[in-house]
Amino acid sequence: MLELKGLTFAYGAVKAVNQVDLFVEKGSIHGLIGPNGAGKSTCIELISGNRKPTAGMIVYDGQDITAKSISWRRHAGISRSFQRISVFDGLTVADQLELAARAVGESDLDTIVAELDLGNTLTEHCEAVSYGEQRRVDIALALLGEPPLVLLDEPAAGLSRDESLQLADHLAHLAEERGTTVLIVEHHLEVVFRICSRLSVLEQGSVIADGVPEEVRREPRVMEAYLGRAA
Ligand SMILES: Nc1ncnc2c1ncn2[C@@H]1O[C@H](COP(=O)(O)OP(=O)(O)OP(=O)(O)O)[C@@H](O)[C@H]1O
Repeated sequence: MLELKGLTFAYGAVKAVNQVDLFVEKGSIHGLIGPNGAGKSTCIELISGNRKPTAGMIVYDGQDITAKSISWRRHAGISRSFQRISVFDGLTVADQLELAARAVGESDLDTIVAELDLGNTLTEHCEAVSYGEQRRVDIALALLGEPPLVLLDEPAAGLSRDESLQLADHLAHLAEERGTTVLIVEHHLEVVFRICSRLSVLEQGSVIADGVPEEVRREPRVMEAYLGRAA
């Protein structure tokens, strides 16, 4: 579904992403984890097309998309969350979701609203709903139109443990129902271990471990770099 080959990106002298190889299997929820500054968000920006790599290749559905624009990638079905839920002031959640659904030809908005428990927020203005609800609207927007690949950068940031786990379950359920492949950057390790079928661990721009969660959890280098400290 998605393959990164030798992907590299530098901000000036800082090599944020260094020769990253990564394979995201179709239909999986793949976690990209690692300590602060490891290069996770930069990877998401490279895949979505917001930044261009200095070296390496991005292959999506068998096609080299490294030089493709953001809008090309969006049309090809690569969607991402934005952590902002309305581009127009004064819209209600329903307005925002319906507008976006129409734009991408989503026919099953009701299921997304129900699964993400957004029914009670529909008549509220986007800026008036709670932070947790905003996070869920953001995910709803990313899932509209049944994109084959959804990139989520810290969807549970700022949520309580219970809210995070609930969000993870809703997300996993929707992804499975709709056959969506998800690449998720997330600091809440409980969320990651609950829903991800594969994990890649970045440290200082390089992949230091890759595999099923139980394998990755046992890697001494991962424990040292990240899990050990968090556990
Ligand atoms: N706009 C920028 N300009 C310069 N350096 C940047 C910029 N954005 C990120 N960096 C640097 O690139 C490296 C990777 O950052 P990135 O945000 O991709 O890591 P991350 O793993 O997502 O971190 P976090 O978990 O803290 O969000 C870090 O050293 C960071 O300081």
